[in-house]
Amino acid sequence: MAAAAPGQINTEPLISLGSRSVDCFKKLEHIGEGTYGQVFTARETRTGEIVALKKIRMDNEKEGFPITAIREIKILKKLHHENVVKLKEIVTSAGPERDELRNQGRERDEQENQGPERDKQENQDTSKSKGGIYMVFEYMDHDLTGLTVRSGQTFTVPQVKCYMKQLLTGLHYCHVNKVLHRDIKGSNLLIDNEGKLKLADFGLAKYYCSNHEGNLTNRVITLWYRPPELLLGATKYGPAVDMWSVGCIFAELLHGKPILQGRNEPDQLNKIFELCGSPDEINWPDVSKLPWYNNLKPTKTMKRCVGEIFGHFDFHALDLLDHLLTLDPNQRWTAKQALNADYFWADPLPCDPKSLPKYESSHEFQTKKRKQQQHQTEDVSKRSKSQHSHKNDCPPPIQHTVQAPPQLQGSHHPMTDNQPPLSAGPSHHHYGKPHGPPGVPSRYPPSGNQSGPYHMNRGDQAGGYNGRPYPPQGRAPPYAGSGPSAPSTGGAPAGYGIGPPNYSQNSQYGVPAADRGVSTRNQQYGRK
Ligand SMILES: Nc1ncnc2c1ncn2[C@@H]1O[C@H](COP(=O)(O)OP(=O)(O)OP(=O)(O)O)[C@@H](O)[C@H]1O
Repeated sequence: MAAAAPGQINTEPLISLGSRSVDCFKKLEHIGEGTYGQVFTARETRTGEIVALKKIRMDNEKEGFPITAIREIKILKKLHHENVVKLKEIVTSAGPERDELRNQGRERDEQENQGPERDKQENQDTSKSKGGIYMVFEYMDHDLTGLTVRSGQTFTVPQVKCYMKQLLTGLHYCHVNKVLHRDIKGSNLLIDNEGKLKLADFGLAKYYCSNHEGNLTNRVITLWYRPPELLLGATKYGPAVDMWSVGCIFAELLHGKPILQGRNEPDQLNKIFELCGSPDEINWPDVSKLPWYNNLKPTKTMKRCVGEIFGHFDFHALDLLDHLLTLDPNQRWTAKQALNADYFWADPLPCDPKSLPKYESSHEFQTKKRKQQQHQTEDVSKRSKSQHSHKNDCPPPIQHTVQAPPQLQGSHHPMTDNQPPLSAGPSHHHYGKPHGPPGVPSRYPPSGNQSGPYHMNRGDQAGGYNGRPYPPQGRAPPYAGSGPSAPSTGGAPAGYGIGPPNYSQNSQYGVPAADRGVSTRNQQYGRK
């Protein structure tokens, strides 16, 4: 379908809303598990077309159809753009579906002689028979997190530019059409084997008014990608919130891992201030009027050090990053300004999406599952080896306590520890002189670098957050008991096509690739 021109959003519902049964599809594989749904690949039996089915989770819904699904459907019905995932239709199941019935039958056979277990199973069957509602999407081979976390995956600079350009184009379309995405992160950026990138998961998206009528919730956007204004309690905000997340994704693509891995909201804010400097009335007019500023402002002055931390990025990349990771949302670059950045017009130019390599399909959910299985296999073999060597050295005591495998102990996160280092990409990251291709669209004049010269002063940065309690409205730390991974020890986990970073391995930038923060989606209350 042709994309609607910016400003001319499609107002006609172009999709069929629930007139067909899910039995028109055969489920193939479980590829995603989100807060609000399970995602499967499926084949439409009549046409053979492969699609993604997102089953809307109804089990926790006391108040009917989940608001996130209503939002997602309402907004996606109207957005039609090559960089926004296409919602094809909604299908329903009146009761348990063919494959569920088959599975239930199989499970019942297995449970036959298991007494209480059998009763439990029957209860589960009753809940399954509720039926369901599915969103049918065009199928995309990967999500960005799944693709980047794969061991050995490297992106070249033209590839990063190509993905970034598409991300910005899709977001520009949303923003022009007054839609805020509010959950930009790697697992919500889908990529197909034609190199197309599309924004997905509009469950937190929202229409906004530029005159800021009414208040919006600030508990949106996955923590690591959440901008400082939301963390300081802003309830009147606009597209700039998504642009902060874009900055985080951009740095992550070049750097090889998430750059701001806060454990909770105050810690996230502190990490932001450590990197971007303390906010004040000069670099961010009216910041002191934000609701939680007094509670959460840093106790020490911190200097901006984006340029030092990411000094290994090339000049144009750093300039773009600097304008995206700008504290003041009013000075942060818009999607249009970012698209006009020198970065996209300097050699090497973004590659043609079609020229990108084709990869075996990879979604965050599957990548995590594979890693979990890998860890389990490693543990089993480690344990059997150690038992073997104990046997040879000296006999074990008779009552030997079996210990949990190291990665499951304490605060370690099974998914984030011991990630294989991401391999370094090719080294063609030195750009030639910038030159715009013929017929380039009009470009914004490069705005002044409001951050001024960079000052590296890591000594200043310890414990900037004043440790005062987070305002009562704040959520419980999403990371309770699962702090960030231990600092990386050497081995230079490389970025994608970029030289070794020039930061201390003990800083937050030295931590290994990790799970991508925590979605705020399990917060249904009062979301606006
Ligand atoms: N159209 C699609 N094609 C292929 N994979 C998809 C598609 N839509 C979603 N997925 C996969 O399923 C995952 C979860 O989808 P989605 O984010 O829409 O669900 P969610 O319940 O809203 O998740 P979350 O709670 O993480 O926000 C995605 O990260 C992606 O890997």
